[in-house]
Amino acid sequence: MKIGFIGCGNMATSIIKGIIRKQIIDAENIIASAKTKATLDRVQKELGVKVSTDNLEVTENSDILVLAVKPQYYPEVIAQIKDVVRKEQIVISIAPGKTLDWLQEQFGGSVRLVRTMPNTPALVGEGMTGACRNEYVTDEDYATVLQILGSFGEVETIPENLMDVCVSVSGSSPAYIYILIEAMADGAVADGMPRAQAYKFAAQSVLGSAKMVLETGKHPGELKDQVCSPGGTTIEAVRVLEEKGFRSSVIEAMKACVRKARGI
Ligand SMILES: NC(=O)C1=CN([C@@H]2O[C@H](COP(=O)(O)OP(=O)(O)OC[C@H]3O[C@@H](n4cnc5c(N)ncnc54)[C@H](O)[C@@H]3O)[C@@H](O)[C@H]2O)C=CC1
Ligand SMILES: O=C(O)[C@@H]1CCC=N1
Repeated sequence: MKIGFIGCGNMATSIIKGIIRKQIIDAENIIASAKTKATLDRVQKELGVKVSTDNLEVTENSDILVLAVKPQYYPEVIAQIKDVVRKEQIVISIAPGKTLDWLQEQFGGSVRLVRTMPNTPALVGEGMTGACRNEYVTDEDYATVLQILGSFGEVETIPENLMDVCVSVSGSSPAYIYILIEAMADGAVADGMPRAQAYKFAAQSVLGSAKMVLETGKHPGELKDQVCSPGGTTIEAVRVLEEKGFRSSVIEAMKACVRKARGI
């Protein structure tokens, strides 16, 4: 099984590291392209994979091809490779807003397409990826793709009409959490904790809270109530968060994200 990446930036790097870490595909069976030699040198040094500036070479030397360029470059990249994509090849999209129908139209034929929305925690094997496929992808092919996507975290098949929501809730959400961690650290620094220590305390608390949700299966509200001692410190913080519109700011930000993914 050979996998190719057209473009090897933040997302492709995260995915490749996850795949290699879980030994799903050896580095020698991974090829990536980039526009600049500097990027190619970084990728080869950092990831140990084959590299090329030629997208056609990447396409011709892969069984599974990941389009890992920014959405605005999808038309030019697909136009460049569509005549060398083979019938049995699987093409994986990781871009927001590019529907299976749109991709099919760009390729101009019955290409085996899997549309996904991963996220960068793939780098540490804790990604969350939403996926869906078109009618040309066989069950066997899709099982292979899900195994690859599962090598860098969790993967779930979702209906395509939820892919834009997948962008807001997992594709983009690491950025929201990084802002939260940064703000928590600033709050700790404001009251005297050294910054490096503040980042660790903040990040580990976010990690632990997330694991509590995932591993206890309890409602986040119930878990929040377990922290809020009557008349205690936590409920004071929660009161201010509610007063400042914490929840609605998250919801509204996610709705803006979905609108952007939908091109609205
Ligand atoms: N960064 C993230 O957290 C996530 C990104 N994505 C999607 O993944 C895709 C890539 O995003 P990033 O990795 O963040 O972008 P990036 O900008 O870090 O990487 C894209 C790479 O593609 C290269 N490139 C551009 N045109 C090219 C071409 N014609 N041929 C070969 N390489 C070319 C660029 O030089 C760059 O190195 C985008 O569609 C993005 O929406 C999806 C989920 C999460
Ligand atoms: O910001 C973006 O457009 C990409 C897609 C999801 C995360 N990053």
